[in-house]
Amino acid sequence: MIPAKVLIIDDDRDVLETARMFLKQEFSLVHIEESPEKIPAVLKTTEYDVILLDMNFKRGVNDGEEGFYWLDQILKADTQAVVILITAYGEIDLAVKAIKKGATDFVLKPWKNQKLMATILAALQLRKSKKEVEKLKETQEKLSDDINHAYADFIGESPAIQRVHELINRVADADADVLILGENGTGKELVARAIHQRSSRRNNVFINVDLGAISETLFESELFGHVKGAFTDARQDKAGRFELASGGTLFLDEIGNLSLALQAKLLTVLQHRSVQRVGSAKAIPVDFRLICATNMPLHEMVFEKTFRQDLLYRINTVEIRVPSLRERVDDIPLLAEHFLTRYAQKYKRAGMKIDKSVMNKLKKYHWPGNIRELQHAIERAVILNEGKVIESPELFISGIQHVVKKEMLPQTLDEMEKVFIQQSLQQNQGNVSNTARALGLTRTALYRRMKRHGL
Ligand SMILES: Nc1ncnc2c1ncn2[C@@H]1O[C@H](COP(=O)(O)OP(=O)(O)OP(=O)(O)O)[C@@H](O)[C@H]1O
Repeated sequence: MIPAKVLIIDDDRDVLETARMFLKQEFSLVHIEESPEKIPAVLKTTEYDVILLDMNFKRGVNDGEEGFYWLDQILKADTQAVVILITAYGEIDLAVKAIKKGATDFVLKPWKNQKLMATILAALQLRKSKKEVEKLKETQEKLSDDINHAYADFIGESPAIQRVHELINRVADADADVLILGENGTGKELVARAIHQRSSRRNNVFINVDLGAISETLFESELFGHVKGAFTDARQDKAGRFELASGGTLFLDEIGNLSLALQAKLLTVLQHRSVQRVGSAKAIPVDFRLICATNMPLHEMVFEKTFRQDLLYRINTVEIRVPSLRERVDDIPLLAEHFLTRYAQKYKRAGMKIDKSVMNKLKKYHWPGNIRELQHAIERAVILNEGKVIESPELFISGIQHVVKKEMLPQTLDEMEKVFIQQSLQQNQGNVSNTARALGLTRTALYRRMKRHGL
């Protein structure tokens, strides 16, 4: 027995009864109705998977107008409805017109049971696909709602962040490519999402690609997609992220980490606005708004020949520099309170407060990890603090110095180098040029080491 609900509407009682007798053996529910006027009430109580609808109900009338009317009503009641029209010989034109208006198929009266069965089974497949697509769309909407919610709070009133706000508003609708620069954890992804949310592409996808996390070997198949058989693991066709982003926004994070070879490949896509899936020669046009971000100094890298100048000019139509937390100290209390509320709620520790003297210390700390570090610090303090008022700054800023002193004394030369670089960066308030100078390295050499140590 196939778990499907079938509704048949026809004014010929004999046709109805015969169809029901036969279909009842195959489908879990078969409902018959002589009068089309009952359709609205019937559809209100049950959701049918397949509906068979006669075209003409009044004797002597065969213009199909009634059928069209009821087809329209059914599709209004359930936009995913799958309707098979019942037509007589000589009414093929009507059937074709009905399909244009949204019917799925038609059967000719008198039908052969096998033919009827095959038509209904095909219609059921379509219904299943329609339902799956609907569900996927809902899941996608729910997921993007969740993500947008998580990125909805853009806290900050300092002049530095207000300038960023103004720029976001100015560029959002322009569809121009944007390059976002700023240290780690300053909120670059938040800015990218805000631009997308305020652009005309807001109802389309926002595809995020962390270029720092994609290996050279996977780059092409991840970004360009592949066709079945292109390589051993390519068991089916797969669209790449460029294709998926079409219609929406493509956010390329950590673009400064891209090797020169991959920079050339990226540039080709941006110039042609089309991609070829690995293993295929077909060019697929892609239309996305490009937003890139990095914590690396791309302009200096161009000078040092580690980043292509033509690529930089291609991606930086508008540049937005997101200030570090040190440059917006006035926002620290606002952000701290914001995260405190969030985590107090999450860990069910209502009424928590940060002592004034602690807040002053938070404002003086230099936050090398910026807002992300502040966020994690508050989360840790909410979990570890015993009373309602957080009075110990160590709970927040146990930071690197503390960890290095006590628990994680470096064991190897490599670890020692990492700690040394971390400390120098801290002493130089995250300024790479000064740190490089202090360590007697070139900036490139320091960047290479920072990358190796994941700093
Ligand atoms: N203005 C802000 N208001 C509230 N939360 C913020 C703000 N800016 C950043 N955050 C939060 O800080 C965290 C880090 O932000 P985000 O991931 O956007 O930084 P990023 O600069 O892209 O970091 P990375 O360079 O490491 O990729 C996120 O959880 C984000 O929600």
